Amino acid sequence: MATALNRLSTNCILELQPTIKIYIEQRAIKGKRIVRTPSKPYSKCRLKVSVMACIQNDDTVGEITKKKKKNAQPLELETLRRPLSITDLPNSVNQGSRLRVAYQGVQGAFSEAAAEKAYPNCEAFPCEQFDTAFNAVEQWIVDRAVLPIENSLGGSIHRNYDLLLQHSLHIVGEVKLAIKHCLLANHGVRLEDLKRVLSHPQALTQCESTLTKLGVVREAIDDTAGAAQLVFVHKLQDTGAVASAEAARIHGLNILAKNIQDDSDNITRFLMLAREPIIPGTDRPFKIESRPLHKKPLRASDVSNNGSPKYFDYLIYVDFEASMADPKSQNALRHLKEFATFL
Ligand SMILES: O=C(O)C(=O)C[C@]1(C(=O)O)C=C[C@@H](O)C=C1
Repeated sequence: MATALNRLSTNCILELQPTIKIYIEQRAIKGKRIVRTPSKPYSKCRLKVSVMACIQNDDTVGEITKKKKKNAQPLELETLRRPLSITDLPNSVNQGSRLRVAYQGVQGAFSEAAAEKAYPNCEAFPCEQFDTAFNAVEQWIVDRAVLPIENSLGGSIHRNYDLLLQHSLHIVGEVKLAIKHCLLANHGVRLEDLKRVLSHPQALTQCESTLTKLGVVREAIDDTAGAAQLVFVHKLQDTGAVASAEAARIHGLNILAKNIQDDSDNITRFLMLAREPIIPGTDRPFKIESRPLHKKPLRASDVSNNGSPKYFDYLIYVDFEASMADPKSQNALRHLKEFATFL
């Protein structure tokens, strides 16, 4: 069993909530290969079990930094920061005093907005892939990474669950971002001209109904803003991109339609990752409790085989927020260790 623990800062003002929050992510592992199970919608995979949280505002938990003013200037293509690739890592060093925060994608990606929401005064650092962001933190090129972990419409971002296991970074907070997708195209291109739409696979999933109604071919790109950039750079006339209004501004595209996601309440949860854990004090009241799920026990059975048990091992990710310095948390984990083969 793998646990991902959020550890909260003592050197910032903590407002503790008695709210209980736990997320469970289940992955099948066959031999050493991780086999993906279908994503569960965010709301459906929440179970009430534990604990405490500190809040920066309604939807940011963890480290707290100061707010930054938004830059309203349009950006020239040449001025855009080139995303870090894996081969760049050894040649980059952290020279500035501002907190450097890695995210996946190019400027205008939702992950950049999440990084700026999590660390308002940061220098957001684009990375080509999720693992580049993990490596950039591990190699001291940046101080933090902010990466998506699940979305209320699209479900879990499995790649990042896998990377959390493969790397030894610590979750130091989380931030939730409302994702509002727009349909973008080059100026002069009309909705009826579009035959193809490019975007991040999660974004395409989140806009399933709109894109189906449009009858366009969908093509996956590394990130939403990258899709917008591609449409602009290649001056595509029959291809649009699903991305943010900010991506339209940065990459010089026209907004053909706003809010095209299947549900207006479309939220992505991002994790804030650091090299060091943040261990909060234990002097604040909080409660850990667990209840067995009588109606829906967590048992893997195979529906296609008369409900008989499945012969797979599963990785269950239990994500709870608590102080690791608190004896109650330590006891809870010690107890879990008694029957989990891997913790
Ligand atoms: O492509 C982007 O803009 C991203 O930040 C990535 C990402 C994701 O991985 O889920 C983040 C938020 C949205 O849910 C859509 C895409």
